[in-house]
Amino acid sequence: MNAPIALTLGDPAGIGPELAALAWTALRETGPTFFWLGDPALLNDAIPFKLIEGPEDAQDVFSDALPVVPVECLAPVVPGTPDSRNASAVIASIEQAVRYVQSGQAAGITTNPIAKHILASAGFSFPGHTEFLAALCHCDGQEVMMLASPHLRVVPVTIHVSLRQAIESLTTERIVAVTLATHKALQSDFGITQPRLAIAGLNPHAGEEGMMGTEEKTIIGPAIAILKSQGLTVMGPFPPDTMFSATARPGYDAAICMYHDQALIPLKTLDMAEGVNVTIGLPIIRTSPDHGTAFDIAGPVGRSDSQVDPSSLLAALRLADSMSRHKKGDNR
Ligand SMILES: NC(=O)c1ccc[n+]([C@@H]2O[C@H](COP(=O)([O-])OP(=O)(O)OC[C@H]3O[C@@H](n4cnc5c(N)ncnc54)[C@H](O)[C@@H]3O)[C@@H](O)[C@H]2O)c1
Ligand SMILES: N[C@H](C(=O)O)[C@H](O)COP(=O)(O)O
Repeated sequence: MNAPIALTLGDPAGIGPELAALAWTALRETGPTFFWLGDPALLNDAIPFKLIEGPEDAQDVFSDALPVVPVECLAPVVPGTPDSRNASAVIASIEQAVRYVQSGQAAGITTNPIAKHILASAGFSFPGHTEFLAALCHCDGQEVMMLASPHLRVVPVTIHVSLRQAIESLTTERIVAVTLATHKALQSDFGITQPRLAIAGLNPHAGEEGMMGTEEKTIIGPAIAILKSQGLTVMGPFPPDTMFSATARPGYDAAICMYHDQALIPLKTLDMAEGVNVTIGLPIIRTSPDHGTAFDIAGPVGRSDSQVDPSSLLAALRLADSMSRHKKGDNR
């Protein structure tokens, strides 16, 4: 039996509480089993829930009720209106989920969306979950963001920085490290024996032989040479405008991209509903839906006119479960 997945609170004024309820309704009969580290008051008694002492109790109750490890919000929660006074609950939920995975009580963590600027206004110093989780695992700098969907996997080499900073911080060493981490994760967590990795250029036409930029020759090309010398199947640098086409995508298992939006725009355009954000390079499994807090459509749990689509969260929970089984060599 696989351990349950820990689902975090997310921003309580976003769609996280509703997603937790919708996901439990969708998965209660089939699994994977998960429990929510959240405030039960937000469930409005719209679904059955049961407070549990810890993850080991989740399996027994899952088919009858959403298992909840209580995390109390300090300020009143108004859907659509985030409140930085609830940042401590948001952060505590993530920290507790990580502890459960580190102790082996949970198989992985799936995070509900947070609003980065709300946490920042409460003093939180990380730009997102990805960097915070690396710090909690004492792996700062080793975190790698992958977005995975049925049609595409993408990995940005630089993550939550301005475009200017992304270009300035691009190095051969970082491209090599991110590509090696991706190669390893595709083997251990996704069951791909010989991963094929496509490396994106940075500039239009991948620099057009230096006429439109030189990073392909000075930074990206040398990284590809190092990776090939280590036996990896890497290709590129490819012109970024064509490498995500339907004919190009079957040629690789993941695209290594130079900055956040080069990676995330094609994936979210192709597969917003089923895209999953995965943090690799850490000793724990972490997945997340590919969307944010969606404050514009947040409302009370259980309302009949909800527009919230739980598909991406369902994909994230299923992927966390499948990755943990691959890790254990049990990929049934
Ligand atoms: N994993 C995360 O924690 C994460 C990921 C992305 C964005 N964010 C945060 O979310 C906040 C809002 O970001 P944004 O507005 O750019 O993106 P968003 O994904 O929250 O919303 C974009 C649009 O998609 C819609 N949408 C999103 N999820 C949906 C769902 N499940 N069902 C139906 N419609 C859905 C929204 O209503 C909105 O119209 C920001 O503060 C950002 O930092 C967090
Ligand atoms: N960059 C992600 C996205 O746009 O989907 C998102 O901001 C999530 O980041 P974290 O997982 O680091 O919170």
